[in-house]
Amino acid sequence: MRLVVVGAAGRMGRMLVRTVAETEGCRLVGAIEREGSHALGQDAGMLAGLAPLGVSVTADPLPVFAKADGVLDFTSPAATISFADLAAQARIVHVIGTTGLQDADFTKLEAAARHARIVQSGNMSLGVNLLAGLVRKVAATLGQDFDIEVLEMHHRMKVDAPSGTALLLGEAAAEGRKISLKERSVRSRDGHTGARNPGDIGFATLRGGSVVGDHSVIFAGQGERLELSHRAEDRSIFARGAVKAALWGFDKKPGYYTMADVLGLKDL
Ligand SMILES: NC(=O)C1=CN([C@@H]2O[C@H](COP(=O)(O)OP(=O)(O)OC[C@H]3O[C@@H](n4cnc5c(N)ncnc54)[C@H](OP(=O)(O)O)[C@@H]3O)[C@@H](O)[C@H]2O)C=CC1
Ligand SMILES: O=C(O)C1=N[C@H](C(=O)O)C[C@H](O)C1
Repeated sequence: MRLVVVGAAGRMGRMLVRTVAETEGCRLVGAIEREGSHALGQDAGMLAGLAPLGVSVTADPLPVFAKADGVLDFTSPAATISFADLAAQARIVHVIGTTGLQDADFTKLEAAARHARIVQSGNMSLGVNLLAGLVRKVAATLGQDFDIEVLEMHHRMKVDAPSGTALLLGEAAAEGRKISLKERSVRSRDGHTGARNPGDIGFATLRGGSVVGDHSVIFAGQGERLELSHRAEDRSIFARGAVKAALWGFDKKPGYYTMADVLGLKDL
């Protein structure tokens, strides 16, 4: 499968280039960064710490998408929305790991997915997607007297909060409880907040150092507490998931898919 990495000089971009290079059946055919980036003109392999791959980083996605089967996109919401249009025009699989997407962005992606194959997830790892299934089940099993809180910690460079994973896990908890996350989520607390409302789903965000991604969903009851956690030790778990998603999407019909589809965890 011929793959393009957009945001190729980023933390995930460089990991994706390495993962594509080492995955049988995949070949890197393009690497994109924005106009003005220090990475333009550099070999994507060398940028990722590999031997040269013969693929120069460019700021012009159109000709690159035209010769590809899929694009791996871990960039920013604005960039992802513009790449979605181009990927749909080129009829290639668009794997989206970018987080911080807002409702209006999802609406645009769902529109693009009428003609394109989009696989989008706030977390591409097997562990987190399995965890989401477990959270859904536990939330459905325990009653409202167990308060649900989602705690996450990431490296100091992360720009969005709560993390895409925290929201994915919150959504799984809300589905289990059969409530709307939008209506019941509490994303920050400060000052005299009053007592916790029963049924709310709370989020707490920590940032610091080089933490790749830690997430816990806490079910706090009267006299006991159940905690389900995932610790990402290495970004390769996300990159391997993204490449797997691209390969999976190769022969699929246009549509909006998630990692639960890719990993066969839909019914968990
Ligand atoms: N779903 C998942 O499993 C995971 C998702 N993520 C998400 O992926 C995203 C990227 O994370 P990370 O790699 O750490 O961030 P980085 O900032 O290291 O990388 C993002 C890269 O995208 C580039 N970029 C931004 N806009 C454009 C554009 N218009 N055209 C081309 N390139 C562009 C940036 O360039 P510049 O620096 O010039 O802006 C940068 O090189 C985040 O949203 C993060 O939350 C991360 C890990 C796992
Ligand atoms: O920005 C990151 O680094 C990560 N972002 C994703 C998120 O927002 O959940 C996934 C992972 O936790 C790393």
